[in-house]
Amino acid sequence: MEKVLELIKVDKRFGQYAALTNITWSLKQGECAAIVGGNGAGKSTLLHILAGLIRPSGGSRIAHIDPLRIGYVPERFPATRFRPTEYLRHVAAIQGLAKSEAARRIDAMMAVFQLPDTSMMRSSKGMLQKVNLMQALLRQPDLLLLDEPLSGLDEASQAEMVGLLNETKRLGTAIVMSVHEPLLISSVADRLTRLSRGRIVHEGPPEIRISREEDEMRLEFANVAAHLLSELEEASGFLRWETKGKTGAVIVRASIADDVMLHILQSGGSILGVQRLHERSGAAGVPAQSARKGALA
Ligand SMILES: Nc1ncnc2c1ncn2[C@@H]1O[C@H](COP(=O)(O)OP(=O)(O)OP(=O)(O)O)[C@@H](O)[C@H]1O
Repeated sequence: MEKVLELIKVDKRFGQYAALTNITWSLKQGECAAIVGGNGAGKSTLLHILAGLIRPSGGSRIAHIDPLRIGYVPERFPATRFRPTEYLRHVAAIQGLAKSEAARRIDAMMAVFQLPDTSMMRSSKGMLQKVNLMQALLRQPDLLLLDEPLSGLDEASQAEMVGLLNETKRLGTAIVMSVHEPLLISSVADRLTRLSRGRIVHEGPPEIRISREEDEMRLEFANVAAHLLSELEEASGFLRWETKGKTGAVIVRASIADDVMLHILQSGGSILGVQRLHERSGAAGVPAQSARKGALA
């Protein structure tokens, strides 16, 4: 399938602060990628760059569809005094949609989204999030970007959003979503990209469950300098060596696993394999292939 959008060696700095570093990443038509990572990892910044809302400080952003229609679903969506249909008509006008086309799209979406057309001031968080998604889908985007789309929603609204996103995907729209919820990852995403401190530290299939802080991870590595092994022993999440040496395996808390891998890769070493040892809900280990040095952008 054809690529929709591509980032090549993208950096983003805010003053001296590097929010994103050396991001090479692309998305194909109809694909859905989940972006995960801790607070401040760079997820929103990455979405803003993909959306074209901010420019990279270095590297390139290449759209492979011209013109590329993008829908953006921000994390915070304010309630207004408008009814959803009124609000959407305004957005459609701003987006330059013809009145008749806008009316047709809005009618169709109101039926699918099953929203009461009453003032948004009286809407629940779930209803507002539906309007948020509808404004992004008005122009039938090639690419839909969502920042934490399930944040603050109750279970029923989460399930509805999952259904709507799957339907959007089925219609051929590529999706990128910054996300915490395993539900959304396992039921919509085809791929998972994990960021840590502005770098991609993992790219792979979505069945990888987000690690719990207390889980133990086994990291197998090669070409790691002796001083780095000593530093690792001092880290608070270090548990034990399985094999210590230039090539070896270490057991650490999941909470520091991303940072350890990043350190190893940045110092010229390689990650040969990653495995979760304490599995509380049947998650699979990460295949060694997906964590090799080549996976780091
Ligand atoms: N406009 C800005 N000016 C200065 N620093 C910024 C700006 N935007 C983001 N940052 C910084 O860049 C880093 C990444 O922020 P970003 O919002 O992308 O992270 P995130 O992964 O989305 O985090 P969270 O899950 O907490 O929303 C943070 O340290 C943040 O403080």
